[in-house]
Amino acid sequence: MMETTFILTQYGSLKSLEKYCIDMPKIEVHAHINGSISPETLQQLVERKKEKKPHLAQFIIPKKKLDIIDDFFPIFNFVYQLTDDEESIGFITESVIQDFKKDGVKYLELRTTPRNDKNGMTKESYVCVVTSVIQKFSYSEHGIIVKLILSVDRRNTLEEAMETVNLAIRYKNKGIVGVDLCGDTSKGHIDNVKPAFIRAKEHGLKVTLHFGEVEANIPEHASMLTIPPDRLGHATHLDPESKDFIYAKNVPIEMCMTSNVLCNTVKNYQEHHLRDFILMKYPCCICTDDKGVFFSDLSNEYVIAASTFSLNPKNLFELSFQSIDYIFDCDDIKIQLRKIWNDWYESYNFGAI
Ligand SMILES: CNc1ncnc2c1ncn2[C@@H]1O[C@H](COP(=O)(O)O)[C@@H](O)[C@H]1O
Ligand SMILES: [Zn+2]
Repeated sequence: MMETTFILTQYGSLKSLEKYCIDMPKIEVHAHINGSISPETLQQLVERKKEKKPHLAQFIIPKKKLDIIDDFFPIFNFVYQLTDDEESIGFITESVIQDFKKDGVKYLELRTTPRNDKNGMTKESYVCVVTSVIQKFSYSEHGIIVKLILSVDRRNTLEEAMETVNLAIRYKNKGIVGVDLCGDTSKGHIDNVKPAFIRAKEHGLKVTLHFGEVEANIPEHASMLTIPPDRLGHATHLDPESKDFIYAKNVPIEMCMTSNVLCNTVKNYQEHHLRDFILMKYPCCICTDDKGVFFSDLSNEYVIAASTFSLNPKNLFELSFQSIDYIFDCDDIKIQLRKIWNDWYESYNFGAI
């Protein structure tokens, strides 16, 4: 009730809050490509594959809150059967970029885990396709800048992690800005793959890690922080030592509210740790994680933040604006983005909301 009153006084209606959140320029830095496929694109993939793979003919991603995060990862056993060749990887990359663009994202850092497939796709051909698609987009022509982070899966051996990092190094001049550690929180350990992240940093790549998404990963934190990471994903469960380290270094945090609530790693939106970070004015950016699995695009995450934490239009703009500081791209791009944001803010018709 209180939230509704707040929306009415600040934005006029829920519709105008939604419009504001789409119109406002935004940064997205935590979006997994295979988790960001829209239901329409997924349906097109099913149509393309259903003759060869009839068991996938009825495949849809169910809209529901999970009991535990462990139920999330098996979804990709199905999605990956639909994205098992270079053509489908190129297709989903392009479609995901178009979705973010329509939603008002001006700078996008996608991330993805390079994969081999028995039909001939190699990790290198995978990276080749994704980088060639992202490079087609420019701000002057398309109104969006797109960069790439390569993900190491927690289940990887050191050899596999090194292969991914070596690809990131080789394709650095084709839009790759960093590497990530992601995947099933119950599998693997940072120490198995840590030398690969250290190598990435030595080669000028940035590092982001899924961090404290579940409490059981806390014993890995001390080792993770010595890399040291340039950003952290989630940071839901923080032990006192990592809190001290992170706060002292101001390591920016990628906040994925709907992902956390639907995977049940956070009870509800009201109790989401974004609240504390906003109050502390701590560096953080609002992100989607997997908009195709959680059915929430970036503008909707801003709508949820505004209505849950009573953020007015200026507060939302400031959150979006500060995210520019935390991107992995260079300072020239940050300067270019700040100008785009400021121009938008000056010309926006606030009287209409
Ligand atoms: C919900 N929170 C999460 N926590 C950890 N890893 C996640 C994740 N969401 C997605 N992924 C990782 O991203 C892969 C899919 O995209 P790509 O094939 O890389 O494009 C998943 O297999 C998982 O490893
Ligand atoms: Zn993630």
